[in-house]
Amino acid sequence: MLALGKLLELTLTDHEPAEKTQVTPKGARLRWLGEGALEVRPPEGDDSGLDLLLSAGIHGNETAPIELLERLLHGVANGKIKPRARVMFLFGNPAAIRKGERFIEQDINRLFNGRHELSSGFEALRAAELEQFARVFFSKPERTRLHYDLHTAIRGSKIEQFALYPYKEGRTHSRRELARLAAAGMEAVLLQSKSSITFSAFTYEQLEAEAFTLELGKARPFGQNEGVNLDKLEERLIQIIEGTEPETGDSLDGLKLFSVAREIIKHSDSFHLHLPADIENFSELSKGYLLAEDLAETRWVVEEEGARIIFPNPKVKNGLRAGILIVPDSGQRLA
Ligand SMILES: O=C(O)CCC(=O)N[C@@H](CCC(=O)O)C(=O)O
Ligand SMILES: [Zn+2]
Repeated sequence: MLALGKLLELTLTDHEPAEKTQVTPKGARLRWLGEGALEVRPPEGDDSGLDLLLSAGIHGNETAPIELLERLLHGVANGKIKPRARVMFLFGNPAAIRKGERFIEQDINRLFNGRHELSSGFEALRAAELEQFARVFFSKPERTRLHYDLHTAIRGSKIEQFALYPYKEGRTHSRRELARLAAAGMEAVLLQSKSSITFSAFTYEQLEAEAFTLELGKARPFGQNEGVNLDKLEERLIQIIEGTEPETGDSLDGLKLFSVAREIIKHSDSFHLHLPADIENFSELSKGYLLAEDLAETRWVVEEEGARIIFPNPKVKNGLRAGILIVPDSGQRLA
């Protein structure tokens, strides 16, 4: 296989390839752009007009999506996958991936949309670099822009695979993109209702891409991901890359929709989350339940009908979200 097909190996060993550009026997061009970043260009004349950014390893211990991107890139490099889209493969936090940790100094997925400028250190620099990779990749006019940022979650989940759809004032969530996600095996989508500081929020809000965070199961070390079934997603991504995707139509095919009721923000070291340590994502919480307390007698009490919790994490830094309270959404505002 072409040396550049081994982007993960290059990234894990912190190696810069001697040859920065290579061409597959089928005429696709692979170009190493920097640590953990590689662009695939389809052969001349085969281009479908789609620019697809696939990122994983924004959190270094979320290995199933990294392994998925590795399989896709191997497929391109050995000619089994024939790209008709321009694709960028990005491993988000190489130093954290090498250590098998979520992050080194701070959560990189809270440093986008300008936040890295207010911070310093390793992850802040990398977030700026990731924004620049994405900005350059999505700079070509009149092309379709799509970004999937692939993750796995800290805890188990009542709904195993789901997407988070960022928000931008004046932009409507696309029913067609949701149908595509359902076909890719996603069981639920959380429709965000305010601007955010994650990687997918950056490409959605600033680069006009359709962009999603995909949560694909529980985070495990490399080689221990047999419990995470990515077959449907992998099949769909290959179809998107090859330009052979079947029409999805408008049917959301049993896809559950949720919207954010409230983000639980941890303000101080006195923050206390009243949930069992092993609670699963999408667990229901009844009205009146005292969810969290913080200093100055701040109390988070569930007021919403049908409320559920995702990503509860009392260990986050002060000022960051320690959980999201979500409610079912009717999908009435979809375009
Ligand atoms: O399991 C958890 O608590 C976090 C899993 C994770 O990394 N989720 C992403 C979601 C990003 C988004 O809100 O779009 C994150 O927290 O960064
Ligand atoms: Zn993650």
